[in-house]
Amino acid sequence: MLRIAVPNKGALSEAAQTMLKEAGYRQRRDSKELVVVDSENSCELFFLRPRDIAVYVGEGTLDAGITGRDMLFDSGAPAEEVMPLGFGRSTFRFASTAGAYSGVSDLSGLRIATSYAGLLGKHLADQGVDARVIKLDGAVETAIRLGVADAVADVVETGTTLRNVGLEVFGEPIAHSEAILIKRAGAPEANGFQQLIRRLQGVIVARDFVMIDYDIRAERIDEAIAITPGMEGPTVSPLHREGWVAVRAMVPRKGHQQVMDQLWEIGAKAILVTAIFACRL
Ligand SMILES: Nc1ncnc2c1ncn2[C@@H]1O[C@H](COP(=O)(O)OP(=O)(O)OP(=O)(O)O)[C@@H](O)[C@H]1O
Ligand SMILES: O=P(O)(O)OC[C@H]1O[C@H](OP(=O)(O)OP(=O)(O)O)[C@H](O)[C@@H]1O
Ligand SMILES: [Mg+2]
Repeated sequence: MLRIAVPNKGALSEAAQTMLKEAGYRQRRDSKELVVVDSENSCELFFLRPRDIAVYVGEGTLDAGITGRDMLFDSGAPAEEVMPLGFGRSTFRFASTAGAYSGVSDLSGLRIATSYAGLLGKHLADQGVDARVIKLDGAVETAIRLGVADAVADVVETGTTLRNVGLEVFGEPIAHSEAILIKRAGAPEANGFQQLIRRLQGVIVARDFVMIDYDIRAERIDEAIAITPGMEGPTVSPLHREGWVAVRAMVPRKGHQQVMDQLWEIGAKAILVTAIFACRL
């Protein structure tokens, strides 16, 4: 049985469970269920705190896990990124009162509050800055107002939380993060791990691509193929109409309307776009 760790709470939890559902794995019935045995797919799903997932996977207790890239770095656990999953995107940044500091080099000797002490500590060491790291569990943005820290280092997505407490980011982003699939560093892949990767890749492709079908005059097929090259070349079939062919190709979901416009311009007819429900490429 493949043992997979899934975030049980927080920003990644719902999207991770949706992705696994679309990949055909069993769902848990309610949020109090911490282990789900999915015998049809020969796997067990363990619902754990995202922060702990890299630790379990790094120890080799679990074969695979979904967590944030920032959390993997922060843990220092011997686990490695296998693939990005395209959700839970965030940046990890310094923030303080407007205009107080302009970069990490201004922070020498100061106090920085964070719930990512490992990640921040490594960054400060890389930058040769000696500052005091104040480790908090969450809501770190309030630490400045309460006089516990001079700056914070935290996850920023929309920036709403910072704005609400009157703080501004400064300096370069410390890290860019998104949800990732991890396994134990250097360990051989467990049975079923490749199948999990293929299924997750299938979900990502099904989300990012649509299928386009259209009819075009045979003499314009080269122009049409340049617009819709497909993954490995489009399918071109004869049409029951002299001088015409039917074309089928995958195109990126983003921009598919422009592709339809371009096809229309070169005389394509009956242009249909349909969603891809599932795929293996
Ligand atoms: N607002 C957000 N938008 C997108 N991703 C986020 C957001 N907040 C956190 N993340 C990402 O989600 C992952 C887990 O963060 P999350 O907030 O769920 O954990 P946590 O802060 O340890 O837990 P909790 O908030 O329950 O104490 C991290 O990789 C982080 O980058
Ligand atoms: O830029 P924004 O879109 O506002 O998102 C960023 C906020 O989201 C996370 O908080 P979370 O809800 O996880 O609470 P926490 O601070 O207790 O972890 C993160 O720690 C920031 O506070
Ligand atoms: Mg959080």
